[in-house]
Amino acid sequence: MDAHSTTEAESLKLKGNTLFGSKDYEGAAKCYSEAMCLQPTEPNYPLNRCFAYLKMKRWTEADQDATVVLRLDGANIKALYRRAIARKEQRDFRGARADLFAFIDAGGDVKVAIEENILIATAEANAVMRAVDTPSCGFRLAPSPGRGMGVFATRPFSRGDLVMIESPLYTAHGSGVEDLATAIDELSEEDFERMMQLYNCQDDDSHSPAFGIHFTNALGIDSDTSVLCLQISRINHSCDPNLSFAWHAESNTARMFALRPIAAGEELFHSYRRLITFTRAERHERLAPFGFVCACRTCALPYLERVVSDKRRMELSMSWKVDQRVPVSQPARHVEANAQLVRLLRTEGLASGSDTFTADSAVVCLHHGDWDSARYWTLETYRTRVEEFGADCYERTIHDFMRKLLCNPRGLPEAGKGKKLVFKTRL
Ligand SMILES: C[S@@+](CC[C@H](N)C(=O)[O-])C[C@H]1O[C@@H](n2cnc3c(N)ncnc32)[C@H](O)[C@@H]1O
Repeated sequence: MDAHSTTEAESLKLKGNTLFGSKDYEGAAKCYSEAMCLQPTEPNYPLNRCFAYLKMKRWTEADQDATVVLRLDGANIKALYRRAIARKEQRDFRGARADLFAFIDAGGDVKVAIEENILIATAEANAVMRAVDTPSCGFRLAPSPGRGMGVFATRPFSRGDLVMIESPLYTAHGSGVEDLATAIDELSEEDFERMMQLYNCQDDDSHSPAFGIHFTNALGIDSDTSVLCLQISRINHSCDPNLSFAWHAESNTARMFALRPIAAGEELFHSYRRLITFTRAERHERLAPFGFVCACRTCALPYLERVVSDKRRMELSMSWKVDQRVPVSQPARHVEANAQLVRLLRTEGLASGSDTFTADSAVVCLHHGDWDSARYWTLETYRTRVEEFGADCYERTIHDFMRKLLCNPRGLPEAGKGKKLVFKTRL
């Protein structure tokens, strides 16, 4: 590049910036285009043009310009952020999320990423909600051999994609028969009829059919609250699920996220009663009232492999009870033990639940003033929760403590209170 074209390109950029400042985005984009012709390897010109395109809502061109920048400068945080916005607007929510995580990894402001991630999650929820009962809906209800009706993917999904979203037909507060009767009594005749179409695994004379249907299909939100959703109710159980269920209290919706890649045509499963860490015998005992014997991949393992699987799941189940883990008086061993449990989950093929262990490690590292390790484990936790519960899930992903842990960990009361340590463990 000769000095003349460099100067000319720079003055075009400055002219573009002035036009941008006066909101003439079209004129600004033209100047940046000319500068790009003179200096095609300079990332700032497509970066600026990308911004002008974002202002003009020309999302595809903005996306392309950000991609050009990232080809020249792979960790350009402004390009990652701008492309995330362009992708969100084009409904490439998966791509937008990936850009935001790359933005964080490249040193971008976590607070900014959290807020943008929430906007992406909201846009995705709206898009999935609008798609229900249209050809772009990603699932369909169909018979599932040996399991009655089931729900099947109609297109591929990746981990973290929102597959289903649904407002419940009713919410039952309290676990008594009267609480349930109150909720059902409030249904319109039409909704009651729709509810009565659902499967009833207690189809004997000992209960009112509505109670049997509630038992068969309702999802527990907490120990005292359950909801009934018409479409989600058709999802069958697996001890090796490909979906994670999350309740979004703010919008009163039940959501199902893909836990792993799902191919078009694959059946969708979630784990009833969060049974994944029980042994096969325990799972089958708890599933017996639903009137089926689970024959999922894990339940169908040959005897010796099943024994190993049971052992892993038992260990995980014990470890979720904090007091059973390596005591925090041995912090390095504690963090290593947590990492081992995450590895154990993966070996068992389970794609959920690691956040309990990573969040715990984040707090231990924070306590001992190892900011890099605390950041590493916090981001692991955040990423997992975004994928399994959604970026806008206040209860799991962005509650106050989590936000502080992500944005201002040193401001937390426990930060640096313990003996200064450096933790080597990583996944
Ligand atoms: C919430 S409903 C699921 C949808 C149901 N298959 C239907 O036809 O509407 C629960 C019932 O589905 C059946 N089911 C669920 N998971 C199953 C599985 N893994 N194997 C066999 N049956 C299953 C059982 O009859 C269970 O009581």
